[in-house]
Amino acid sequence: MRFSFSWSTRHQQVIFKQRFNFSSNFNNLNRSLNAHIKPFSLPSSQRSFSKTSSFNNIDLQILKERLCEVVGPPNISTAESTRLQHGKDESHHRAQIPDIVVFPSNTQEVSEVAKVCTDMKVTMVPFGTGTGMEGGCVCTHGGVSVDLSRMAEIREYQQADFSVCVEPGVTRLALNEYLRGDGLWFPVDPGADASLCGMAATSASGTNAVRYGTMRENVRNLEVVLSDGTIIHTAGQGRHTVKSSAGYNLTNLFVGSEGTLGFITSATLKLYGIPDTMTSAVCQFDEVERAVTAVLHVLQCGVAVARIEFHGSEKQTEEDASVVGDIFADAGASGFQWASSLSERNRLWKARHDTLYAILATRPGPQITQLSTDVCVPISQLTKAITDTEKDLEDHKLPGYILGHVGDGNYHVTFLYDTGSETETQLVGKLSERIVERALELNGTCTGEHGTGFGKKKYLVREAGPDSVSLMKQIKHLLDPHGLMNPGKVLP
Ligand SMILES: Cc1cc2c(cc1C)N(C[C@H](O)[C@H](O)[C@H](O)COP(=O)(O)OP(=O)(O)OC[C@H]1O[C@@H](n3cnc4c(N)ncnc43)[C@H](O)[C@@H]1O)c1[nH]c(=O)[nH]c(=O)c1N2
Ligand SMILES: CC(C)CC(=O)C(=O)O
Ligand SMILES: [Mn+2]
Repeated sequence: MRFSFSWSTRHQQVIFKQRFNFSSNFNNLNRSLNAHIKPFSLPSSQRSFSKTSSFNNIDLQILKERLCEVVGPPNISTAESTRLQHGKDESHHRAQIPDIVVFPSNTQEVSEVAKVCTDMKVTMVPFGTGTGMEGGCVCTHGGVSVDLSRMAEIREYQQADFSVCVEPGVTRLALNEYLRGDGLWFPVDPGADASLCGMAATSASGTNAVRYGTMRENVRNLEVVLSDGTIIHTAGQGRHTVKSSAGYNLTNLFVGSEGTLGFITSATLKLYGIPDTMTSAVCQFDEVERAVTAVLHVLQCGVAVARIEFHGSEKQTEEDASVVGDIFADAGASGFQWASSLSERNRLWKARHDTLYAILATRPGPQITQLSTDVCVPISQLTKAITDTEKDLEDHKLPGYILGHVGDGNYHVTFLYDTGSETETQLVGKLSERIVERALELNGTCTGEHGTGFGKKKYLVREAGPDSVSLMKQIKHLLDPHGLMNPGKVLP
């Protein structure tokens, strides 16, 4: 079996594409992209949805009136189309829609919305841009979806401190557009143009994690509205220091909390200078094992990780490119395509970020949906994890596309399956379970970046241990005693 991979020294990432009915060559990948399925195009498997509300009409009317007093009539909706859009994300999880969607304009309004919901014991689900991969926005109990996208201010930009504070409506691309003229950027880049506060909520990462880390390492402070309406600043109001040892790290308690502990109404982020020179490359390997091994050699060969990413001066970039190119060639790579110009690099990385849509385009159909696993293992175990996974896919003759952030030990298997077929649905469930089991056996995690949501909570005790999970439950109870914040997610 032949595999191809694309790799960028800038991003230290490898994409593996399995050659079932999927093109193994990069041009074909780009062609598939023309059949791009846009976010928010709901697979028909999700067009049906569960009605979860426990309201009677009178209570619902009272709730609507009280929320309307807080946000004003243009910022509240009970239209089915709006509710449907807010009861799902980009994952395979079935839509469950809210009774009401509200669009607060500022932190005070979020706080008042939380007070009304707590008073009426109604569930609240934060909504960012709905690009999540674990069903985080699904409204298991109906209730209120709180869409934060209309809070879209860049509040404090401290250029000299490499720091910026953004509201939930600011997406990663919008922020980078804003910063570009000053030679700064925020590098954490999930494929989707997600909201930065949503990225904090899921502890997202992306292609740049080897060099810059994940959201955990890049959030300095958060403004959070708790379920009872209390507004806190996790590191203290206005603070944006590079480091702090003061008190418990509340910032990292909320990073990755997936809307179960409170609403993130602003995030203060660390910024970086845009490097002078960047080089990207694409090449192919005949065997996935060789590709993984080559990446491991690059990481282990003594070249500092920052330089492996090919950031730096033109000369340094050339030297690093040559070292890495040699290692890859020795491992059997062929067909190198180098890209140094901005437009060519953008083309390559756009294709990488849109891989999910290219995969979806290979099997169109009214009931076809995708399920993407997201395990992460210690780098030393990556070859074993991937080769065993490959064998599983071959044994079961199931189209599964392996792609990954190989420098982090994090890889995805994207399955396309027919939700109308019991056999396919069960097989995908079984194989994705095996992938997680294997990762846990190798001391890995069930989710490197997509979050726990619905799908991974069953693995949490095994991964974190019963006492840790019990402590998590106590923290949840302390912050959300009535269990109103995004119920049914994260904790088993
Ligand atoms: C094509 C493609 C490619 C990728 C990805 C998606 C897609 C469609 N993702 C997944 C996704 O983009 C990522 O999880 C984002 O962080 C989700 O941000 P949203 O704003 O869309 O959150 P979304 O609205 O989907 O919500 C996600 C969760 O966070 C909560 N939440 C959102 N905003 C909140 C707020 N302000 N306060 C509190 N809770 C909030 C929600 O309640 C929910 O539980 C990803 N991810 C990744 O890490 N790496 C990757 O490589 C990719 N790649
Ligand atoms: C569905 C996933 C494959 C999206 C993702 O995390 C990625 O493209 O890296
Ligand atoms: Mn990913």
